[in-house]
Amino acid sequence: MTILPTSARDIRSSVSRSPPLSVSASPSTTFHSLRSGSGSPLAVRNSYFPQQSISEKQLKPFATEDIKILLLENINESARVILENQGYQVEFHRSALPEEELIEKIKGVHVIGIRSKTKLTANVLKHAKNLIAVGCFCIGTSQVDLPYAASVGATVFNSPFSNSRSVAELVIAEIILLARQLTDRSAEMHAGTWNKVSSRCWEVRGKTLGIIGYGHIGAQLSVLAEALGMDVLYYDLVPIMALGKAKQVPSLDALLVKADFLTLHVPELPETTNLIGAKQLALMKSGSYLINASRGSVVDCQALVAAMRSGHIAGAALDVFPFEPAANGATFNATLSPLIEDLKTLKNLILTPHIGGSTEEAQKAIGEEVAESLVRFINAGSTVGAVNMPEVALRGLRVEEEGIIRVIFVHRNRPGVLRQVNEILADHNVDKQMSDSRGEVAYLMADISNVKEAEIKSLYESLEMLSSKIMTRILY
Ligand SMILES: NC(=O)C1=CN([C@@H]2O[C@H](COP(=O)(O)OP(=O)(O)OC[C@H]3O[C@@H](n4cnc5c(N)ncnc54)[C@H](O)[C@@H]3O)[C@@H](O)[C@H]2O)C=CC1
Ligand SMILES: O=C(O)CCC(=O)C(=O)O
Repeated sequence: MTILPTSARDIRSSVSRSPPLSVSASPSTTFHSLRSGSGSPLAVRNSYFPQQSISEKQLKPFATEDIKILLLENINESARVILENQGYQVEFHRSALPEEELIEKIKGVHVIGIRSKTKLTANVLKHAKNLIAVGCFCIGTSQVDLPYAASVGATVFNSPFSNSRSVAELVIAEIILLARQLTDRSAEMHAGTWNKVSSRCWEVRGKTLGIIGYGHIGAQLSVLAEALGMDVLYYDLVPIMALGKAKQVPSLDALLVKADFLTLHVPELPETTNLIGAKQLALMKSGSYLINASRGSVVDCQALVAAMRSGHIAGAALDVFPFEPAANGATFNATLSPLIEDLKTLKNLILTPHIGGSTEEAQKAIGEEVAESLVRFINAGSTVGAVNMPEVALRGLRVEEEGIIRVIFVHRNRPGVLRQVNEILADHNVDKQMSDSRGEVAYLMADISNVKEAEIKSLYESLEMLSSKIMTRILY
């Protein structure tokens, strides 16, 4: 074997991973030969390397036909185009898969792309023997067991704000719809009833919007709400600079007692489960409104039903539920949860099928952003933007840099590993090296030069022998 000519547009790699928390599996080293006439060399659009020159090598870790990607939940076409242009094999599904089918499918893929419905639990991930990355084509990542994914070397990416504006706009629409009881009036007209009323219908100007969670979405919403003449108060765990005239309040209770409209924009966490329950609803103003477009677990729906039946809460909008079907067309009824039938009896309750981020703009942007993160990761090992791994990147290799290989070693975060790795690399020049850790897992990247291709296998096998190893990848 010879080192690739400088004109080569591909870079080859091997990858293997130990099973979780066990010593190295059989080192099934697979060296892939360069595809003849490899014709899909998408330039790695890498905004993280502004110094990247046009003479930079376009890295490909495998002969690209070897990369298998499973995209679930109708991920936007923009992602498919980027991934297919790389030559990866992309299997696309419109819906989430039942767990058994998911387990079967995930066994053979290197990357899986999901949205909010697919639960990547430890039970599912333990079957994913080839998995190197997960793309969450959304903001929330609570559907993935992130520490477990890291422990098996699967790097998880998301899109932290591409749909934030869409959610904020939906909430603004809902505030006005609720204030004017518009969905009830519309339903009555559809049913043939003319019901012209003004009682308990309000302008939103001068009303107080209470935002729980002043992050990407909460902050966007704050600006939009002020433009409508609303007063904005917010509660967040951390001090956050207010936009416009908004004011942070010191406690959740302080927000509950003041808000005319209360809206939730917090992540799904153990601490946010039932953040709004019977006690919090009782503290809210009589005749106030609740909006939840965060996660279904954050509001106790049973308590909300009771508070709306009593008239204490005058209206609500729910975009997310503790029970959500996996696919469009599925029925939303008591077979999912008896609570659904209770919800359906309520007036001035807007129910939407988790569409907060479902706009053309958001989905296209998310598709591009996550797909590009995946390409950078697959082709160059960059974990910039990862949510469960340390963020590590090295600049790309230049075409003239012959005989350089990139070693990526994901390992358990223990004392002495760096020394062991560097002993293995000691006969070569380490041109660049970066390493960082996140909890139990560390990620090391090193570019080493003057490596003969015949030596790669032995380097690879030596790294694989380290008991700290989670995953070794060599790009060359
Ligand atoms: N309905 C939909 O389609 C969508 C729903 N979402 C959901 O919205 C959530 C929020 O999204 P972003 O604003 O982008 O998140 P973000 O991470 O930018 O902001 C979340 C904020 O909540 C705060 N927070 C966390 N725990 C809290 C607590 N217990 N009490 C008060 N504040 C707390 C954080 O400090 C942070 O400022 C996501 O995690 C996701 O679950 C996101 C996009 C679309
Ligand atoms: O659009 C989706 O599938 C999920 C949106 C969402 O909830 C998120 O981005 O966290």
